Amino acid sequence: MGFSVDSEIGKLKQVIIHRPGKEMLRLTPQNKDHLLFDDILWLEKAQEEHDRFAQILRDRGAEVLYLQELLAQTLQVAEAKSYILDYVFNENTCGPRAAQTVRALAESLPEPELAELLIAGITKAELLERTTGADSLVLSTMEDDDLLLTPLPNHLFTRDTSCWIYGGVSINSMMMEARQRETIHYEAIYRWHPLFAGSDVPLWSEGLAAGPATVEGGDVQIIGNGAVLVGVSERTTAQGIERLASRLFKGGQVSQIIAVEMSKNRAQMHLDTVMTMVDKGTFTVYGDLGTLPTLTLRPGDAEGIEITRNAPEEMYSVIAKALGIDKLRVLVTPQDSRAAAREQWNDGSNTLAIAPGVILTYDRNVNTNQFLTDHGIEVLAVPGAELGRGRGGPHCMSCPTLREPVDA
Ligand SMILES: NC(=O)NCCC[C@H](N)C(=O)O
Repeated sequence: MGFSVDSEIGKLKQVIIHRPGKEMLRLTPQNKDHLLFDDILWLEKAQEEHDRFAQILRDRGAEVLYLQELLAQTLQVAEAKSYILDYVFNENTCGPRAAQTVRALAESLPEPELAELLIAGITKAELLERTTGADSLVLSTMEDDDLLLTPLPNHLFTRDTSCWIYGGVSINSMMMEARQRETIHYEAIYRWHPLFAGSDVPLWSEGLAAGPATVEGGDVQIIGNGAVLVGVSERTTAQGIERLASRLFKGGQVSQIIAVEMSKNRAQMHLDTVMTMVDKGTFTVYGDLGTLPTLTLRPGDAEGIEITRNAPEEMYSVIAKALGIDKLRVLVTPQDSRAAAREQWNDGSNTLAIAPGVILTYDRNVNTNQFLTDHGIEVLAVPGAELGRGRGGPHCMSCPTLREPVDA
C-alpha cells in the first residue's frame, strides 16, 4: 500500500496511534511537569477512552496501526534492535556496568515485552528482579524505585514525533528532553518495519540528526494544493522549518510553506492547539488567537528559498491564497474569553478530520462542539476526561499515513 497525506481533511484510510499503557503509571505529582503532563491519568479509564477513539476511526473506515505493535515488529529485525538498544543503553546513558546488565535483559525479552520496556522505562527494582545486577556505581546510587530508563508517556501524541507531508515523512527531532527518545523508535520503524522498509518514501527529516532544528508534527498542517502551514512555536524552531522547507522544495511536492509566528507558551505549544482544518477551506480557531504574523516560503533561485513577510491581518487571506480560494471560512465559537480559554486548554480546537466536514473532538468542549455542529460539521465526540490530562486532543493523538485525495 502507498502512503500519502495531501490534506488535513481527505478521507482517513490509515493512521498510527498509541494506546496508553504502563508508561502512564510512572507519572507522579513530582515528575509530571518534567514529563509534560498536567495531571496523573487513571490508566484504565484512559484506555477505555482511547479504545473508543480507535473504534470510531475503524468504524469510519480507517486502518488503525498501533505504535507499540509496530515497534515490537520492528524489533524482530536484528539491525533495528541493535540500533535502538545501542542508543538507549550505553555507557553514557547508564554507565558501562548497568548498561551491560540492562542490555542483556533487553536482548533476552520477547519483542512485545521489549517494546513495552522501551516505552514504559525500567526501575532499578524491576531490573534487579530479573537480573543478578552488577557492580554499578549508577545502580548503587539509585533508590529501588528510581528509573534507570525514563518512560515516554508522550508517545500518546503520535502526530508530533513523525508527520507525513504529501508523499514523504518527517521524522522529527523533539524540543523537550522528555520526548527526545521517542524519535529513535520512529527512525527504526520507518527504516526496518516491513510495512515501510523498501517503500522508497522520501524522508523530509531523518530524526535525531536534525538536533536543534526541531519540528514537531503538531505544528505542521498539510492544507492541500501543495501548501503546508507550520507554526513557529514553543516546539518548532525557525531553523527546523527552513531545513524542512529546503528538503520539501527539493522533493518537488510542496510549492509553498506558510510559517505562522506563534507566542511561545505551553497552552499553545503547537499550531494544532489553536486551529485545525475541519472542511474544505474551513478552520476551527481559538477565539482569542487573533491574527498572527506569517512568512511565506517559496522555492527560490539556485535551490534557495524566497521569503515574504506578511502582516498579522493578512493571515487568513494568505492561507486562502495558498489554497487557491477567495476566502477562508473561519469558525470561531462565540463565547466569553474564560470559556474560550478553558475549551482551548481542553483541546477544543484540536480536531481530527476523518473526511471533509467530519471531525473527532473531545466531548467536554460542549460550546465549540455545538457551534461546529450548528455550522454543518459532523462532530464525533470522543470521551476525553483522562486523555486530555496530557494536553493533547484527537489531532495530536493521530499520525495519518494515508488519506484519500479531496475532490476539488
Ligand atoms: N500536537 C500537540 O499539541 N500535541 C500535544 C503534546 C502534549 C505533550 N504532553 C507535550 O507537551 O508534548
